[in-house]
Amino acid sequence: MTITIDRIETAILDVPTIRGHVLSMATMTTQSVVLVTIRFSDGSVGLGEGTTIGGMSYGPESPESIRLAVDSYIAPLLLGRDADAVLAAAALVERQVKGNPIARSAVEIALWDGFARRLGLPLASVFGGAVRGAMPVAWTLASGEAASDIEEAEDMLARHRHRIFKLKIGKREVREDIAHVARIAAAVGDRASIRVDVNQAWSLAEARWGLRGLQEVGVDLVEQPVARDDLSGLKALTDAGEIAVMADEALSGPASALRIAANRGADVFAVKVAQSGGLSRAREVTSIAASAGIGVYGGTMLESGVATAASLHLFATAETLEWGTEFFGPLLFAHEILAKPLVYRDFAVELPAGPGIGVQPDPDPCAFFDREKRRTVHPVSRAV
Ligand SMILES: O=C(O)C[C@H]1C=CC(=O)O1
Ligand SMILES: [Mn+2]
Repeated sequence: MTITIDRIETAILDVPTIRGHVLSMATMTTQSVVLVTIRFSDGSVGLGEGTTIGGMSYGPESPESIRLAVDSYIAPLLLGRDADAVLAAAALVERQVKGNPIARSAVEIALWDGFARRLGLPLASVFGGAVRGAMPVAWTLASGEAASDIEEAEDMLARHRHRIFKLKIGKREVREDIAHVARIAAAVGDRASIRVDVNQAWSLAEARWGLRGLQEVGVDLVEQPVARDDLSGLKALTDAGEIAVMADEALSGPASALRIAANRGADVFAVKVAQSGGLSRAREVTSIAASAGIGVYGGTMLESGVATAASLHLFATAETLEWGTEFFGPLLFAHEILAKPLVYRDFAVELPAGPGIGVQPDPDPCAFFDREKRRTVHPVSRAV
């Protein structure tokens, strides 16, 4: 008998961060996670997540719009349909719900998770099998202060947690940003890779100048220096110097990836499952990058362990992952929401074992942080 999609539930969890996370467009002190739970007719369950950054300041979706898109538009399309026809369900959603990639991704993750759990296989096995069991993981230094960023970097190096640091810049004058990055790069020396993310804050003229300064102070990679639509600017910067240029916000799935790759308009792609519109589309973006000789980096929307685990299963199957990943989202949360946290050690994050995405939510913190539930549970808080 066909197993069907019976019920789709959503919740927004507002979880505090361990410190203010200062980005060019917002300072985050809370992350709002949209969890999607799909219940199937055989009693199996699939778990997904769609999370954005800084309300509506990063992109057009918000936690509330993600939830609304799932509840009001995606769920009615899927109820009663074949649970195992994941690609057909995702294609239907893509045809009927324009835009809203994070909402579509949250549901698609839950469909894949349910499918893999019913087979009793880790999601990576459904995608052909893991080629790696752990992935290098970057940490973002974004306290806003060079001295505390250096202290944080030293701590991460001493604990063997991270040796790739991404600095968030673009809020200050270019000259001040370069001085800030130079201080941190000098303190860390050759013990770590230093990269920056400008989150579209620079004009092309500022970026030309900025990239030159960043290269001089030893930065390896600069992420999305100019506006997402400025593909010719991104290409001009890619062609201009030796420092690697990475596309992030400019990528919104395979069509955008092909446009950039056809022109070799970036050196590296920050491949994000949510921004791509789901795991299958993110896989296509990765293939386009690999075919074009563009480097692959596993990107995050600062998600909880749920979407992070889904990304881990996908990127465990990527043939090449030269630039590593930034799957550190759960570590930025002051409280764990998984029953068993993801494992970070030896400068890497491990692929969780077990069926599906390999993780389970912890009901107590999930209830505690749920926007709509009474806050009666008191989880223990975690240090940086
Ligand atoms: O890449 C982004 O723009 C979003 C994000 C990823 C890491 C981080 O600190 O912020
Ligand atoms: Mn970015």
